[in-house]
Amino acid sequence: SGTTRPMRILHYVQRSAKCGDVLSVISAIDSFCSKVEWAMNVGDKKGEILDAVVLETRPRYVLELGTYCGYSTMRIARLLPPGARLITIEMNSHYAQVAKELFQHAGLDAQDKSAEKRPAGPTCKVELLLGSSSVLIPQLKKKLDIDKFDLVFIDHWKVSYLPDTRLLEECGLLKSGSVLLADNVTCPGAPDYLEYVRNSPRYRSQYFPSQLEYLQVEDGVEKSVFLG
Ligand SMILES: Oc1cc(-c2ccc(F)cc2)cc2nccnc12
Ligand SMILES: [Mg+2]
Repeated sequence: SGTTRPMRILHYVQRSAKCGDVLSVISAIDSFCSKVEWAMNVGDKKGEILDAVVLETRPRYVLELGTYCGYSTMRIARLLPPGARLITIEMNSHYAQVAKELFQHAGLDAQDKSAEKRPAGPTCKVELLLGSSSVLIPQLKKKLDIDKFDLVFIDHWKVSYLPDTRLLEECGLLKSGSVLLADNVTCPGAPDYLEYVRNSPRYRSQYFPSQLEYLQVEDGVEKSVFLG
């Protein structure tokens, strides 16, 4: 029955953003979602907090849980130096497909790692994995030769925030100083995750109040530094 919201975002970007210009793709998505149709991108306000944390962390290995259309993937990737690796996990194949096409429009060297025919090792900055985070996280070390992540952006299903964080710990994917940044800790909310990172002696946690993307509703992001 016609188009999906991610397809409408993609078509708007293809029509109005400059090819190869990741900033114009980011701002085209923001203008579509502010003026035409809301969508669950981290958005421009919380996006500035994300930018600041990326710049402060200077990460070499980044994991994103929840790609959606790739808006935050592009916000992060544009701030990473060559040689850095950004792994983004999406379980919805339609979202992943749209994200790939947006990365292409933005000129981001991105690879669909779930494709069979892929060159060994990282040939590009963004590696998009299709599947469930709980299944893929335990495979990252072996399949992608990743040791530890410097930054994890958590922005998928709120009920998965805590179990996936525990999984990252158990799989030895966090080191002392690793930064977790979680979207939507106020709206829709991730109360069990917040309780954990704010009370565990293994984290130093800080809340950054903001607003839900494109709306005047309170939301915020939680930055939690793993202490090892
Ligand atoms: O940023 C977000 C916002 C919302 C969301 C949906 C409906 C509302 F009414 C309010 C907020 C859902 C999300 N799911 C996954 C990742 N990010 C999300
Ligand atoms: Mg979100």
